[in-house]
Amino acid sequence: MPAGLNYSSAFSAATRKYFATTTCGKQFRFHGWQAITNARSPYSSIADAMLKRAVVKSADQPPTSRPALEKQLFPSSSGSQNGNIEEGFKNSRQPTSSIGGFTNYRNSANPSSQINPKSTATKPLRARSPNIGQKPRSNTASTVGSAITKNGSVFSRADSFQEIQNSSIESQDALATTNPGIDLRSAAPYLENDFDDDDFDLEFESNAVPPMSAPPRPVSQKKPADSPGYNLPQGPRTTSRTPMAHAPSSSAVTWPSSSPSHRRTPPGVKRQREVIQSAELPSAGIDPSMRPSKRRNLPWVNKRAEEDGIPAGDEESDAIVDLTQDSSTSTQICMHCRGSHPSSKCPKPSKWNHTPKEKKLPWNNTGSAVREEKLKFKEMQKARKIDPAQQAIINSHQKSTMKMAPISLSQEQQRVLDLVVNQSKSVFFTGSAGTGKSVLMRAIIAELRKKYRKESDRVAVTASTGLAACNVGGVTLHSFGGIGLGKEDVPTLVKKIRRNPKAKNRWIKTKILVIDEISMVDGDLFDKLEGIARLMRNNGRPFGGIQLVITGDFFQLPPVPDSDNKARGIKFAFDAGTWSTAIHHTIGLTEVFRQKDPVFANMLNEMRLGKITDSTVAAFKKLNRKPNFEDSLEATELFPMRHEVENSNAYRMRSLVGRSYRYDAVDTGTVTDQNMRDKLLSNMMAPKTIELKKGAQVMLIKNMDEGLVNGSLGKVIAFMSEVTFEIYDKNPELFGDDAEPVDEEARKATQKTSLTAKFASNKDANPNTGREYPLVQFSLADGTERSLLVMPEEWKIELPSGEVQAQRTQLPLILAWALSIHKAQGQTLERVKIDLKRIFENGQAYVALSRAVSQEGLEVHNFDKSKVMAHPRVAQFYNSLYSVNKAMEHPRVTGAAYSKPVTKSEKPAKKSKSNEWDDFDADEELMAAYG
Ligand SMILES: Nc1ncnc2c1ncn2[C@@H]1O[C@H](COP(=O)(O)OP(=O)(O)OP(=O)(O)O)[C@@H](O)[C@H]1O
Repeated sequence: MPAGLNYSSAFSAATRKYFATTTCGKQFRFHGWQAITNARSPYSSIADAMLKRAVVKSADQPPTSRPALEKQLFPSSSGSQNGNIEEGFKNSRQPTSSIGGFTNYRNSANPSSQINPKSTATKPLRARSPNIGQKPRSNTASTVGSAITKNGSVFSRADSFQEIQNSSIESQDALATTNPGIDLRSAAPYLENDFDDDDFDLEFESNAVPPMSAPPRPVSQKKPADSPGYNLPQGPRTTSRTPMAHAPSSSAVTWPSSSPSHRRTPPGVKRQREVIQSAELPSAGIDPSMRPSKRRNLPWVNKRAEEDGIPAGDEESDAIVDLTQDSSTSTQICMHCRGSHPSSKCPKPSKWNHTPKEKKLPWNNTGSAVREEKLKFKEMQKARKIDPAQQAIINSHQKSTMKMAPISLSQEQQRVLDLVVNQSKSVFFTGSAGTGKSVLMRAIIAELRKKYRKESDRVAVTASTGLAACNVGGVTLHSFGGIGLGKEDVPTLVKKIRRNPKAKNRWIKTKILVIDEISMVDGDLFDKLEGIARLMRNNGRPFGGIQLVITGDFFQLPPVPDSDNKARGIKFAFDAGTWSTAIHHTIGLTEVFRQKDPVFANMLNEMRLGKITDSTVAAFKKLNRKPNFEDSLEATELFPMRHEVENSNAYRMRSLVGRSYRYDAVDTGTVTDQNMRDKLLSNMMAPKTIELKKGAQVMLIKNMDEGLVNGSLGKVIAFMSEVTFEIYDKNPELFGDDAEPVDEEARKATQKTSLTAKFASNKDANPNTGREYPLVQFSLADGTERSLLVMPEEWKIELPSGEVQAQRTQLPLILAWALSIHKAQGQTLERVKIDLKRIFENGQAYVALSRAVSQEGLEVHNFDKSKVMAHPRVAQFYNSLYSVNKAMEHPRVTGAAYSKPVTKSEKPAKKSKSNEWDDFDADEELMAAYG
């Protein structure tokens, strides 16, 4: 059938919703009711005109194919490099350009193109639409853009890996907020995920109130991460569901998380609109060869009709019209059964997989029937109308649906992941700052959790400090082990653990132990844990047979020696007697992602190794100047001591005039002892209390989307409620640069709309309580600015069993004029200031300076070679590292095939099973029985 037009469609389109089916099975739905209001008779003429227009348009506009979005994000990073860190260190003075094609994920052309449609993570923050509030500041974007293609590695390598596997993580997952209660998603009649069809891509649905000028925007699936009792100035928020959760299915709540490109009207839909408009034209010049296509009775159409209270199969009521996108598709729709095949090839009716509907053609309708239909349609629309306040809430939620684009792992990262997840090796992977250790670790955790999704307590995620544990969604090693401060000897600690059923169970159940930021784990503690593991599991293998996944960089912050061991000096985890037996592979990651400039990356690497050349000293000394930023944001100053940070931030706050807004965290969790919980939460990035004023410099401490990430710097420009933010967002002309109404008239208009919205809404269902949150203008890495109404988020300290020991709900912001080096570890910062005069510890200077992404954003005072200290034992240890390639060639290079006997004194009363390490599961069963 030419042009894909259906006469029946043409008629029905004039009164109801439409479906369009593309060749690849994509569905577009929209309302075409405007056409009927303007349509002139006769219907056949309308249809004919539409048909004609459709022919013309489809000839004019060949279907566009969607680009492979994932290819735009992370082209392969380092196909031709080896992973030999030794080599890398040797070559560290010769900057190379070996990372061709590396793309910074922050600058990806289509940032949200890899949104995981199945993710239910909620972002309660109100990100202004990506198209709003983005003011190109300068041409820095292009500088960054060009820089990203440069080599990020300081090492030259041969091909590290033979094959590339696809592996990616959603950074978002690790950071997702899980706030039950509101599920706006349920208001949607159906979601993209409800369909098996992988190609299903878009769906349009009009706003309930015509005329529709633009397709509706995405809607978040959950309410903001506000818990009941959240102690903010305006009182607690409710967690009840919004009315939209029960709204009629045709409410403007259709778009699941979707790429911004989805907000553009697809070409096919444009054509269809034009077809409808052409119904006004006289029917001259119609190609007589055109025949109406048949409507397909799609399963979801029936479902939708049912939800709308329309009898399924009632064509009169369900008003679904096939508008095919191009002629090639339309010719495939069968006249008889409406299957996707030519009519001539239609099988016998007995083989049809659905009941064909009664053929209803527009010219069969009488005038009164049409009027009746129109009336029905109007009533339906009326019933579906939602009040403006609800719409505002929906819109505000829509703004928060931006998701993190997944990061594609590099080849060497992927290879490590494979060693851990598929080959179950005990691995220690390390690398200089910015080589993606944290990213890889999050990917590994995600994969392991997927692998053990039915036995979540098999994977224990831990870190050396509370802060590091929070970053990976785990607990501290001490907490996991149930060892308290862990000062006692192994037998005493084992007794202690046996008295604690939860801790005992953890030791028995754990199959994989993840340890992040190993550089701060004391060597003695590592040995003790190893001994405990063997005893608790009654298994003589290293770590009692537990697979270890460890990461960190020993050139960064060392363990804090406790008062008893001060004389002993630092004992690193690699100094532990059991280190080499417990780990199968020690791997150095070589590709630097944080610093795109290889010269800068090399300067940092020299510093890391403590082998700093004169030219590097000179280059660092040149950074003793004030960088010229084009906005009012200053570099974050890093201090070694916490009190220095507090003093600096407090001083800057005091210098600001205006009202101060205080936001107290809401802390919950299974640990009910207040002191204990406070202690657990004390190391969290999110502060217990944050006081803000207009003009305060703040840092985002959670990833919001691909642009607004952990470490983004911004300034508070206003405090406003969600409703006011909606007005601000939609009517920027009413507000000045300071986010205040431009004049009295604008102020009145804003107030009136806010009040109407507040009172018109259902109090229980409307989360807009009028509470004011900070509106922050962030400066993004690409040189643009974005405003965000920052709402509370959640952080958890979670045991492997899923038990949430402690949880904090707080704004994801910290004051950012100053930051401690300890808190900065793991961060990526655009602007950093450091005075090396204050440095007193190995690794501190390296951690501080290596937070910066570029020399342009780094300000260094009092650079002194002697302050840039690397511990000699650390340097020696790193000389022994080898590449992933080597690890693959020699499966057990560091001697993991080792079964350490349980010593007599350590031996538990029950029979030892130290020689049964091949029969892991049987071993575990026995252990469980033993426990
Ligand atoms: N495969 C990748 N593709 C793109 N960007 C990446 C990749 N891996 C890491 N990055 C980016 O590089 C930066 C540094 O990553 P990450 O924090 O994981 O490094 P790190 O080795 O843990 O650093 P540090 O030791 O300083 O904590 C981050 O901005 C991260 O998003």
